[in-house]
Amino acid sequence: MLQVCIRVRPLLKHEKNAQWFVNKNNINSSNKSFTFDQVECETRTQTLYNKIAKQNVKKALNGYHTTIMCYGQTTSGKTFTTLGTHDNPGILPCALRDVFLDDNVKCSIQYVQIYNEVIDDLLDPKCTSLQIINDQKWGTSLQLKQTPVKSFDQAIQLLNEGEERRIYRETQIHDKSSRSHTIFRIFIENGSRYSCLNIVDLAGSERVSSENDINHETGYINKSLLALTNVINQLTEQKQQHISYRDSKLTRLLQNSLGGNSITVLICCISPGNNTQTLSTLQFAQRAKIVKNTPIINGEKQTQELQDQQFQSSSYSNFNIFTYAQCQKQSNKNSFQAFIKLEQKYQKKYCELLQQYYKELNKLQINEQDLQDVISILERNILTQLEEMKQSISDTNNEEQQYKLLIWGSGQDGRLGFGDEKTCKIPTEISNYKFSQVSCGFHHTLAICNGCIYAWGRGQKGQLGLGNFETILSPTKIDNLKNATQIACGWQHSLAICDGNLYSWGCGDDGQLGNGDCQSINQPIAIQEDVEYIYAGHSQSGFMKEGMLYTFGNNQDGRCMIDSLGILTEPEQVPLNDIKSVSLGVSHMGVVTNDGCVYMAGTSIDGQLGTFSIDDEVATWFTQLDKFNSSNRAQQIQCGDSFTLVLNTKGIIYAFGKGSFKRLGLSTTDNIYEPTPLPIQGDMIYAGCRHACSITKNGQAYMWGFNFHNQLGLGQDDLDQEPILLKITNIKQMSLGYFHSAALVSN
Ligand SMILES: Nc1ncnc2c1ncn2[C@@H]1O[C@H](COP(=O)(O)OP(=O)(O)OP(=O)(O)O)[C@@H](O)[C@H]1O
Repeated sequence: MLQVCIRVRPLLKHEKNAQWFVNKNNINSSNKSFTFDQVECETRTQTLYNKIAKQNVKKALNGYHTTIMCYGQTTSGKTFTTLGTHDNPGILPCALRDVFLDDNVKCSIQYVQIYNEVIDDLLDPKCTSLQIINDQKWGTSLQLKQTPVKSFDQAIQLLNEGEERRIYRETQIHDKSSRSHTIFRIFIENGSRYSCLNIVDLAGSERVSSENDINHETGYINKSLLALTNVINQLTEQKQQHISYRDSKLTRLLQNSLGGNSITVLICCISPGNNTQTLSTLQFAQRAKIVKNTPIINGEKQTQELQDQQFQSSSYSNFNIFTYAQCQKQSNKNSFQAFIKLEQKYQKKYCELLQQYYKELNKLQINEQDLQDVISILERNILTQLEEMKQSISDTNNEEQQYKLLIWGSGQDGRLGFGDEKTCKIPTEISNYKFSQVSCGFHHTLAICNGCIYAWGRGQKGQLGLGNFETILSPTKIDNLKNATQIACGWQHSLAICDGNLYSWGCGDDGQLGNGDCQSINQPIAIQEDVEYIYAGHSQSGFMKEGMLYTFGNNQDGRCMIDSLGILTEPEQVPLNDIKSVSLGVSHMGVVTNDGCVYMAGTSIDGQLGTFSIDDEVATWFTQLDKFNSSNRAQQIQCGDSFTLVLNTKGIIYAFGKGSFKRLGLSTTDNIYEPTPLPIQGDMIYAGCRHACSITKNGQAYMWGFNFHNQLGLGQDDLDQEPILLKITNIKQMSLGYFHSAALVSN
């Protein structure tokens, strides 16, 4: 809710009798009565500030956009409340005093006035007719530089300079009436949090008596105050879809403060001596206190408390309604966080599109009103389009697609799940199940069906997670794991994300379970919360959390991209950010960052890092490949046994590393020490132990490499193979193990 406070000033000399009387929280006239949470007759503004504004300034210092706005008829005391005097300082100097109490806070300001629907900078007379823009960080903003301010004294000096330029005029009833709305904006950066504190002194409404320039000015004041009243009314009407923020510069610039994500305090100033105008202010205040804002912290990861608060809020903006609805459906923490990210992405996209439109429209030099109308229509269209896009994404997120699972290669230890140990030379369906994901290890396989994880194959190291060390020949559900969203098989260990938490189980000899020791475990154990992606290598593991990559397990040669070599029994953070693709191989790993660069780590002796020359060390914990940069951007990386594949944004696949069994997809079996393009292109790539594949845009797969166990699924026994098209279509996902392979296929 907007916080609304009524400030009643004493009668002025020319006002004869009081017509409004205060009784605690009630204000009464002869025939009207109003009740508010806060009604103040206090003449010291500092006391008023301490009661109603101080705690909100503190919130601004903690990352909440905050607005304190004085509203009321002319001479009701708005400027007295906002600026005050030397002896009785107003809200603005009191707030500045509190902002500068904290030495860590970085601060800059803007001071502007809106006069006759034109916004001018009060700090620089050359900056006039300022444009309103949508700023990604600050929301609805001005095309105007912020002036850095280091101290309270400096801020007051700038305030006084601005006051010199502000337009005051003598009117019938006020010798110094402000004729413009002023907004003093304090931009606060406090560590990782940031916020904008707006202190607004509105011009007062006044009756029009004759037609001259001043009335033209009064007309503008009244028009923008009417727009403000309309916006407040629309925000309180339940069925109202469109809020006419664009009807005035004032409402447009205060958009975030009215029904948006700010904390807003409205101080309605009234005179006890004026009946009709005080009545209209009280009616406005009555309406305004129903308006709901949804304040959020800016700049820092949202706390659980805040997320819960948002989760329960029913007064969400369009974007938030979407998030809220999804969370109700999915009701788990992981999906809630995913949707928050999605929402931020949309808001960013929305601002970018609008800025683009503004630029184009400004070039056309059409008149101001037409420009506003066009922008208003465009904005609505964009919002509709975004709603549709969001719907389509939410649909795909909601309905986890289930596919046929085809599997082939060595059947030893039941790894194919057909109830026996026979080899399958061609892709063969596991009937009775549909799966949404599959992952192949050395001797075992995992797959997800309706959020449950099924396991089969060798269980000697506990890698099936079924509470024993037995071999299981058919898909068997792992009890107690629900809402699985990702699985990853290593050589003899397994990882999964369930309800957003990372579970690990199986062989722990090298610390790859990440639970602090080197024991093997035959049941899933939760080791991390709120994990976004997981990766399993031969004897090392990794996950993404809050956008950062963590690895653990065997790091004897730096293969975890961590500089302390040896066994890592607990997750360590990899020194890269902005990560796009990660793959853990047997003795090395690779990372692609969003700028298209590729970073490698681990053993380099066979060329698998793409940088090896005879004078180099045989291993390194961190190196970057020259081949990939802003003009040749990588998008995906896959690491197998001593070889690497990199896919660039143009679909070109590069291979390097060990060449035996033609695992590189080239005609040679020699080792290749630098990224070398393959004759085929792809949309996705997968590396197994010594075989690999690429998927084309239309869902077909080229397979190549070691085929001793028929893991290429070609129905032929050639030992090794250059890229060849597999005879299945509609492939949605693949996983290549050591001696077997699997594909999820739509009908
Ligand atoms: N709470 C108060 N206590 C004592 N005097 C007050 C109080 N509020 C206002 N006044 C006096 O009332 C007069 C008008 O106040 P002020 O200039 O703040 O009005 P305003 O609402 O800003 O008017 P306008 O909209 O015309 O600019 C001033 O002389 C001011 O000193």
